[in-house]
Amino acid sequence: MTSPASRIFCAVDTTEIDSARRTAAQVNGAVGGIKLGLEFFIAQGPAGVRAVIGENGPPLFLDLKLHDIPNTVASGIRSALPLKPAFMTIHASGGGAMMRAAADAAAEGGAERPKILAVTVLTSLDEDDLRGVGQALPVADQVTRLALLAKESGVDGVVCSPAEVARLRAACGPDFILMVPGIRPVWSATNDQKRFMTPAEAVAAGADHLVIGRPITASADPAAAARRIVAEIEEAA
Ligand SMILES: O=C(O)c1cc(=O)[nH]c(=O)n1[C@@H]1O[C@H](COP(=O)(O)O)[C@@H](O)[C@H]1O
Repeated sequence: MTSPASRIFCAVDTTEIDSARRTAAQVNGAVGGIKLGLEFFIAQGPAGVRAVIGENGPPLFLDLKLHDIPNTVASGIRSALPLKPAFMTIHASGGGAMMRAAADAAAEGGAERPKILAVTVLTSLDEDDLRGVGQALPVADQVTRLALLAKESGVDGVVCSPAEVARLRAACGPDFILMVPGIRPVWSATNDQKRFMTPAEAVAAGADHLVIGRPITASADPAAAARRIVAEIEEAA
């Protein structure tokens, strides 16, 4: 069985190498891996990623949320292969051909290939926001439609909000990876997240992995915050 700690990717959202290294060191062993995203990658590039993760570091979730024409997204994935990320993200709304191209490019990494996850509807969006961009579907329907398209297109899983986990687990089967941000323990601030749940609720609903940033990184003691989250998941199991 997957241990609760190994399910957690700590979102290290910073532009600074020193700060990222410090957080990664603090949570080492208390979480399953480190997520580095756009703000870090744009500021520090591949060398910065290597400086944080090192040769035998924790599993890397490289969250660049690629969204472009298929050829460009495939090249972007290929360019990241030397960093050996465990997971990378693309936007499902880029379409089936784009997702297929990303999956094919990732396969070139062989046994160490990154698993490709498609972002469905961002957890910072609610129905009003979707209407604002011309989407009439309820959020859950839009997420399900994108997840099924992602599965058909050969990607490994999706990023979705906790609110959609149970529905996607039923629709996409047991092997489709559900990576779930929008996680808020009852004792932490909600910040800009709109569709969120506690860590234990998300795991009970069927999440494979949890992406947790500020509840851990903004804590005075990140390792203690991560351990508290793990304990809450274990107690609820
Ligand atoms: O792809 C993601 O990881 C992601 C997708 C999404 O819909 N919502 C979302 O919050 N995220 C990421 O998950 C992390 C959440 O961080 P916290 O809100 O600080 O826990 C951030 O790094 C976001 O970029």
